[in-house]
Amino acid sequence: MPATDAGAPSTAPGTAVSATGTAAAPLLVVDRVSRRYRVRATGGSAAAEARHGRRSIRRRPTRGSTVTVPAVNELSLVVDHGEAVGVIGRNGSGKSTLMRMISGRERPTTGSVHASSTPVMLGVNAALMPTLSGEQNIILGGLAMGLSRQEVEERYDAVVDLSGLDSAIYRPLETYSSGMASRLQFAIATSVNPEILIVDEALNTGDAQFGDRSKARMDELRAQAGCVLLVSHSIPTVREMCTRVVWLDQGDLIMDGEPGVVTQAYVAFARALAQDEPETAERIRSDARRDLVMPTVTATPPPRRGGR
Ligand SMILES: Nc1ncnc2c1ncn2[C@@H]1O[C@H](COP(=O)(O)OP(=O)(O)OP(=O)(O)O)[C@@H](O)[C@H]1O
Repeated sequence: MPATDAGAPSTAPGTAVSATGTAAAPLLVVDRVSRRYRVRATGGSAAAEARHGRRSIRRRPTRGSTVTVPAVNELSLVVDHGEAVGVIGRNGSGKSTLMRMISGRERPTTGSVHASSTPVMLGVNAALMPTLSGEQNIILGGLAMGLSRQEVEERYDAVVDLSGLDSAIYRPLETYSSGMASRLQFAIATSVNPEILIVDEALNTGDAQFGDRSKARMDELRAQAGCVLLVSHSIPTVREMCTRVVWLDQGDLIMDGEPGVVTQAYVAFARALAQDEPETAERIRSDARRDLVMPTVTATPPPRRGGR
């Protein structure tokens, strides 16, 4: 797998990348990736709030004030063939930012992403055309993902079956419920058998019947030697579908391991926060983080041609 500096995932030939704890070449290596945003703010600072002991609404916004938001901090992750990795964490913990960097939609501020092939990201906002029918969106979506017209036609029935939309497939997308639209997106995105598939919340709006079908499709994708990253707030979905779970909080990787173990710790953490027990929550978080072993990524230069 090739190496690159910060930017879209590298998939071109070049330097090989290996990581601790992996047997074969991994499909995806995230190497000490960080993302910071510089954003305009209306002037309030945590320090000022602490000084005054309360929040206040400013009469006039402060001009030209900017703050840095650390969305993801020096995070490393290695994903192997056949893994379905659940990504969990409270709102604003950096899950979507990490997925955008893995898919190449966004550049890391520091660090690099290495992928064996271009990851396909399926999100609730993925581009479908609202005025076109489901049928037309399947054709356009397939062509946009690089399938030939013949391949689109060969896969058409399977996509419609997986979406479960029946005759609604002939109606404009803008008349679909959000659950129907996400089912169609999932069916289109998985029609290309991507080696690395990223699903960001899209499954949560489907009903129970679609949940079963999409789980079966995820299992198929994993069996085809690919891997899946699933971002979700639904702990049952993650437990059901994933072989491994990572927990992010405030941009940090907190835990990476068995779905049962990681989700149990996260649920205990979230419960402590909900019950206004910040010290308990912090203890759970720091205990989990102490046991975390981040992979070390090693770049091996390509063999020299014709060298002595
Ligand atoms: N384009 C952006 N500009 C500025 N800040 C951003 C941007 N995108 C994300 N952030 C900030 O980065 C942090 C992480 O956001 P992110 O969307 O990755 O979290 P998340 O874990 O996916 O949250 P959620 O569960 O609510 O979807 C948040 O503080 C967010 O405000």
